[in-house]
Amino acid sequence: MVDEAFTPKNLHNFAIILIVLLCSGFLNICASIGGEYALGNLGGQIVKKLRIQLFTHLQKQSLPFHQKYRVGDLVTRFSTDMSSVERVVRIAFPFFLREALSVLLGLILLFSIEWKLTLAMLAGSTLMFIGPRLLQGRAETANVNYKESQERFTNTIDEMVKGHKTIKSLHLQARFEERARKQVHELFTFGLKLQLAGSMMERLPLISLLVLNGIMIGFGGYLIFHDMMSIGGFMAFFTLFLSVGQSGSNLASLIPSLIDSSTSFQRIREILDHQPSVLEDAHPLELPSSLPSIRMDEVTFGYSEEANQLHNVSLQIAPGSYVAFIGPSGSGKSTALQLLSRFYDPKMGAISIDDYDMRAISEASLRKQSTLITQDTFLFNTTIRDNLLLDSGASENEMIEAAKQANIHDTIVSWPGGYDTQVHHEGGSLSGGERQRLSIARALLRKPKLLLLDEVTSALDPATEADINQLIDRMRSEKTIVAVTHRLSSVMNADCIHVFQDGRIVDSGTHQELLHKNSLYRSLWDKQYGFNLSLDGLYATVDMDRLAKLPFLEGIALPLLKNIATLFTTETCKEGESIVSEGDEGNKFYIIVRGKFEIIKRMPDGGERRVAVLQDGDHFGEIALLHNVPRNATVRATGASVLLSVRQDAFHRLMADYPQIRQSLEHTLQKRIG
Ligand SMILES: Nc1ncnc2c1ncn2[C@@H]1O[C@H](COP(=O)(O)OP(=O)(O)OP(=O)(O)O)[C@@H](O)[C@H]1O
Repeated sequence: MVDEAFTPKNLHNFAIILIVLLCSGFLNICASIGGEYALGNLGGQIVKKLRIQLFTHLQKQSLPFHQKYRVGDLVTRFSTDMSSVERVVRIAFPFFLREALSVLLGLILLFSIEWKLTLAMLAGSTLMFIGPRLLQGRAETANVNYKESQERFTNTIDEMVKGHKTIKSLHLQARFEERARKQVHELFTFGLKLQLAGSMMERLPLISLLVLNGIMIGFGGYLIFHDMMSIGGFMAFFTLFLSVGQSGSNLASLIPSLIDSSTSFQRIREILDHQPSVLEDAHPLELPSSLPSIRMDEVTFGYSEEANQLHNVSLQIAPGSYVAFIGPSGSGKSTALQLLSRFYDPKMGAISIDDYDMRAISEASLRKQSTLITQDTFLFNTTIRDNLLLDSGASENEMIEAAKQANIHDTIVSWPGGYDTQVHHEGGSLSGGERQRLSIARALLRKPKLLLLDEVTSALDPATEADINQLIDRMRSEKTIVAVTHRLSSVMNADCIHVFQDGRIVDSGTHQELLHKNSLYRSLWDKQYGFNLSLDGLYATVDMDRLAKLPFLEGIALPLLKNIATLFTTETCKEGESIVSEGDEGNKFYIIVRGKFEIIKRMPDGGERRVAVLQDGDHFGEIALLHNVPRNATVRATGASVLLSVRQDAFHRLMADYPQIRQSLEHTLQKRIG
């Protein structure tokens, strides 16, 4: 324009150039709008596909995956990581294309104007990319650290929301606040480092551009002074150079968001690359709809490569029979049941249903035939009706019938919303018994032929437990039932009881057969019998002959035992509550009537370690009957529990009258300590 229109004052040329410029401008606007739409659509489609792919992949995962990744880890990948990939695909990628195209076209034009100057410019422009390259490692580390600390904070929020009742009842707010403060501070520190690395990477190309400008003007001036370039040519070159330089600098400034999204993309890939440990056969079989029989042949299984939790377990379950797995805590009962649900595959040996190897059966067919009910009931945040029906295809009448069978119908209709009552907090607003009955009704509606029950009654009050036991009894012979329990009284009438110990089946038979053997079953039974509990679960007593089995009361005369029995009072305990705390002064002795407790020791590093589990019939704290010594461990309930306790002062009065009790107690304690 300068050389051909302004300097010679040529209006014709000026008009032509102006028209070309205006048309180009108009085309530019149209192309931008069309391009934005096309690239936005393309980016959106890519992210949509990735989101669905991640979601579907998560649904396919087996249990070990969910033990490895916590809620926060997955939520962060769906939210923050996906957003950062989305930002790049939707915004940075189109931006990159546009800027790269500008640079390319600009360079062609620049070469056509003055190739030497363009070569000089290209040599100088490497400066723009050297700085960001040097900082890349630091920026990547900052990015990973920031995202991991985001995951940790999300996990804390998740735990706080889910455990809000326990946190309140145990007054743990300060502990959570402390943890949250630390994590928020960590977020702040990593966030700052990330921002500094990012802004340095964005700034460096601009600084390089300034240096490049200087080089350009110097070299351009030299060419003009030596008549190697016209002023108009230089102006055209310089204007174009500024535009190319800006595009180049824009490209360099994309590096931080590319690093961010590549970290995010790797984290998403990590999940997508995770193969489920339980895989569907390439040509899966369908189970027949008859009552199933089950066989476990020499099954060995471990949650990790290093250790096994089940060793050579073999058993047979006849169609329509009611079978129980019992044994001490940690003996492998639930593990065996989870293998029967095919949540895991055995390391060695095989499990078959109706003589089909479980690994060959299609998941859909297996889930249709069998249902596992555990004590961890999960209800969806929707109505009771939706929670019961889900996608079972059952009718309203069938739903009501199932609710009646599970003894929850009357309770549901007594709620103002009836079956349309909304469930909140995954069922947290309902009682444990209500949740358990709803999950039983939900399972019954699906009409499974194989019912797997894992401690379904252990957290229920005695009345509800009796109802559910009656229901199980009524379903006998209509279904094959396998029940895991630590409460022997609830499976007394099972067709066969398998006794687990240290991951092996050590005995099998009916209740009567096992009682007559002087075996583990007998000792478990002796520990659990002799307690009486009111139907509401609030008042317990203990029989004389059960008291006589306590080591320090062995040989004590019956009238005296009667006296001792009156000293006991009933105590109830909520899930997560500590009945005894390490370091506190001990002044009570306890017997567990129902429930499960963890024995927890504090570690020198401030953490905690579970050293044992106590259940129905176990006792603890007898030393407190003699001396006021501090408790050497914390005893915490893992579910609603009932205990009988006796205070030291009451026991002391008794020991003053009957010194033989003191002798016996001292003797027992000496034996235990020795
Ligand atoms: N997901 C897991 N990962 C690693 N180890 C596990 C896992 N689940 C259970 N275990 C371990 O496997 C062993 C057997 O546990 P399992 O739950 O089968 O015993 P259980 O007899 O059902 O005990 P309880 O009556 O206390 O539930 C225990 O030592 C337990 O700590």
